[in-house]
Amino acid sequence: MKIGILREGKTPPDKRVPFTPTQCELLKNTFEDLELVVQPSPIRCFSDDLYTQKGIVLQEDLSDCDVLFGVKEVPIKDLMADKHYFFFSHTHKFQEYNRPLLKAMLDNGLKMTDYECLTRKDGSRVLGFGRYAGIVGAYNGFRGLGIRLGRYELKPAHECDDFEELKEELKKVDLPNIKILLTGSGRVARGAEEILKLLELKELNVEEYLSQESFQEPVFCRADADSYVKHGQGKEFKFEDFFKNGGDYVSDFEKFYKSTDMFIAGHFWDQSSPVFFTQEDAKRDDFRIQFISDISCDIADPIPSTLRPSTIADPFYDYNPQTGSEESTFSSDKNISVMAVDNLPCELPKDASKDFGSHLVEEIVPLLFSNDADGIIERATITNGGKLTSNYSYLQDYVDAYKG
Ligand SMILES: NC(=O)c1ccc[n+]([C@@H]2O[C@H](COP(=O)([O-])OP(=O)(O)OC[C@H]3O[C@@H](n4cnc5c(N)ncnc54)[C@H](O)[C@@H]3O)[C@@H](O)[C@H]2O)c1
Repeated sequence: MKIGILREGKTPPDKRVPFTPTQCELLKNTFEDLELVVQPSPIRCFSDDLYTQKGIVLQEDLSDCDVLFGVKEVPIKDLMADKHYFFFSHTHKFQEYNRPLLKAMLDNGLKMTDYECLTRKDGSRVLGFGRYAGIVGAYNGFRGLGIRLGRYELKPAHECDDFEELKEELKKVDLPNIKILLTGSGRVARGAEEILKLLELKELNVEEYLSQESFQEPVFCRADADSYVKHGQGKEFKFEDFFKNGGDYVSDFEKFYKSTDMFIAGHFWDQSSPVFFTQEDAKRDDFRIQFISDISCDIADPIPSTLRPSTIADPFYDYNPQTGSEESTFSSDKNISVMAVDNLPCELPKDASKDFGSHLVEEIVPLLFSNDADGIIERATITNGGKLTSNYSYLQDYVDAYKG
């Protein structure tokens, strides 16, 4: 089998890689029948030289490869017929901007396996960049807060060489006795929690956190949906039911917005679930939140101050709760300052790639050399031989309606 690693072609270019040079070397040493080549790239976080130093051949034309691995969407013009591709296609949730890509995947007869859809037997996702989104998102939040309070300055995460340097920067953080709320329980929330723990902040449970207006030191609390939503008819909260019937639940976030200074949003939010707070809530005198690091980054609905995603180059903006509109960054104490970068793992591409690639090496590549007994690749394969696979046949009318 010949595997090729694609040069990222999306604009703006992504520096991440599916496999680091060391992981490529490991794969070659593990699978005797594996040939592995890398398409040269001037923008990857690991240079071409680092691949060749590990004995990996650079090859511009990947047309003799059987399987191709990338990270982001492959430009339509670069798709090669009949290959087996792995990348994030962002097509299976009817993403309009990628409808032409889905059509091209079918027209080219590709086998396309989407990283986002790779799930284990128990339904848990195999791959994701969430941990580093959480790490960078929380870091960016503390960076922004430092600027807003005029207390300390941190280097932007994307200017740090790696996580180790970012940890060094964190030592400059000097917080007043604020209360910090982190929402969620997935990879993003756990990544954000790593930063809070590196800062050696005191962790409180929800009850302790809500019991006092302030403490003798900065504190944080991680809350899950069972604390910030409740059943609309007063029934007991059950996660399983909430995930299925989010519309039966209402927000129970008021107690948090009245007693939180900094909100790090790391939850997963479903369209049917209640919003955290409304613009009207944010106008209230007892609405206390001053800074929101919105890693979840669902635009406008659940957290009204997240008016738009921000960029790595320009990560912060202010939201004026009275007008509901955006204002210059850190322009008033009455504003809520927002961090809403939507491609956070790109700020630490080396670490994020290493983490991602290690799961790919351990859990996915071996399946290419076996019969994929648990159907992990099969379940994540959206198109094959010019057709949608049975799991994704719900996209048929949608793709047929494309007239581009
Ligand atoms: N800003 C960025 O760069 C960036 C990067 C990665 C992820 N994200 C976003 O962060 C969010 C969290 O991602 P993650 O990787 O932690 O996800 P995850 O899949 O690791 O975890 C999701 C968690 O949410 C729970 N959950 C499932 N359905 C839910 C529901 N309806 N309501 C509440 N909780 C539910 C699950 O039990 C799980 O614990 C997602 O919205 C994701 O799109 C943002």
